[in-house]
Amino acid sequence: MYKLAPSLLAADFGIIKEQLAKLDEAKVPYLHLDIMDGVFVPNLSFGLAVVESIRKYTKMVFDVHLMIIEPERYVEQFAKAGTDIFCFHIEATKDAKATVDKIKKYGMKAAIAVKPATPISEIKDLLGELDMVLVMTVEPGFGGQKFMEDQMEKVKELVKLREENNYKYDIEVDGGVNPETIKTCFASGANVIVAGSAVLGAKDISARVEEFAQIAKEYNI
Ligand SMILES: O=C(CO)[C@H](O)[C@H](O)COP(=O)(O)O
Ligand SMILES: [Co+2]
Repeated sequence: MYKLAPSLLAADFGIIKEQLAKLDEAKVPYLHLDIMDGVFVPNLSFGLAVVESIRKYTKMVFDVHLMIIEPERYVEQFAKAGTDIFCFHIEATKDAKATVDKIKKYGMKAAIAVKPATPISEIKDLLGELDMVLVMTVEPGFGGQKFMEDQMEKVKELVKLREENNYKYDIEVDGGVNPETIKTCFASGANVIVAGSAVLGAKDISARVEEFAQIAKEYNI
């Protein structure tokens, strides 16, 4: 089922309450929160205090994308801050299985992200336990980058593996998604769409959300 997850990274933090209200008005289901530590990726964003504070203003599902090393250190804190989906990078942890178990123990949905150079074979053994897989369509670290079309092979591979093994995960794409590139995402089988600049940078947020929803319908997603 199609879910849009606008990335807070593209929001104007000076008017964050208004921005959240606009997304709520547009009936957006997920909010994508990019947490960066300046080590796993060459950028810093925001952390637990921001997640906790905005949790009071919206009921959107919090899809937290952790671009930090050893994400297992923060599972409990992100659960307490109001995270619904805890998504960590396979490249950032030594024990992905233990991390998934810990996420579930704290009542959150578990998701794993893969960087553009990481093959799906790296997470193959865990696919049966995941609620979502995130295929990065840019190098993680910054919003506003160009969509990497070649990553669609991984989306298709995930669709195939899900069918063959009766797995249940959603397939999320993140980076450079706009009204054009969203089409190839749907055609390949992605159903959770992260979009930062294309949604929060749009003149009319509701119109952009509606435009994406129409395209999803055309692709039966
Ligand atoms: O994880 C991310 C960057 O590492 C962001 O979620 C992503 O870049 C969204 O921004 P945009 O839609 O503008 O590309
Ligand atoms: Co992200």
